Amino acid sequence: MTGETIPYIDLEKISEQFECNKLRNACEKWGCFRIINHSIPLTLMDEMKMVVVALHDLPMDIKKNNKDVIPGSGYFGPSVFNPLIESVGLYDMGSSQAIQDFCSQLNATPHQRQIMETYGILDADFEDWPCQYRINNYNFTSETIGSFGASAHIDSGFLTILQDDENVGGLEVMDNYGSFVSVAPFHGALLANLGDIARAWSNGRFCNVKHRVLCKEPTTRYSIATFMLGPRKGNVEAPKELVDHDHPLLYRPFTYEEYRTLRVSDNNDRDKFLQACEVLELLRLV
Ligand SMILES: O=C(O)CCC(=O)C(=O)O
Ligand SMILES: [Fe+2]
Repeated sequence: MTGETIPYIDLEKISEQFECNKLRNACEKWGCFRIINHSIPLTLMDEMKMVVVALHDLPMDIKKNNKDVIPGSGYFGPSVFNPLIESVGLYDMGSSQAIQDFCSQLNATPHQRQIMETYGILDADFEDWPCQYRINNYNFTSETIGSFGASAHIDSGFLTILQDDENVGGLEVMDNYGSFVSVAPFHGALLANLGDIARAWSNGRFCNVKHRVLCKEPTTRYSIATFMLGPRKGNVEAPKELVDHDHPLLYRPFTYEEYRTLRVSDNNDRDKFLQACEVLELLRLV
């Protein structure tokens, strides 16, 4: 253990050079940082949490109505490798039809729908990138302490914004030295994780952080992940400013869909999908 904790980025100061350098360093060294002083009201985060609890209180039969839109986007339940996690998902938050389908599959009330839409609007507009929501529920008991709620994995997209549980810890991220570091709960803060697309786009400069969730206490843990995946159209390709003699192009240009197909076909079930995988190696040039 190195004893280091993950960086904090203050969004109110992001126009200042110091904070900007901290952000860049966090992306390069950690691929992960806490976001404080963001513009999402605490009341909205708390209301969203209540919606999440209510949706997970639904009978499993109803949750199973939440079907995949793209592979792996819908409901998945406890499995052999990840027996403690259950999750519903929405792809993509920018489509009112997709929200409509999600809400009717889960019998969401107009109020719940409104909360989800308000929560989603804050990020669904980014460069017309599709955003995927995953609403996770970890069923932790005294018997499961020490086992994994989510096995170690790297997210596929560019950026994941996570509202992790404000009370229940267990999330761990891998540091520069290969040790897992706990992320302490922080009510009102968000967590940003960079995934494989960020690593490819940055020509290998940004870290695609490996992370996992460990059961530490016998209580239900909830989290809401917003995955900003990748461009809907066009290639993921490093900008020319990031490619030079000392930094040759590491990955061939590819579409997010191509990446996703590789990841899903290489990992033909959910358990494998959640594990760290080496799809980027298949796209590597040097
Ligand atoms: O539950 C968490 O805190 C992490 C969830 C996660 O890593 C994911 O959904 O990809
Ligand atoms: Fe993740």
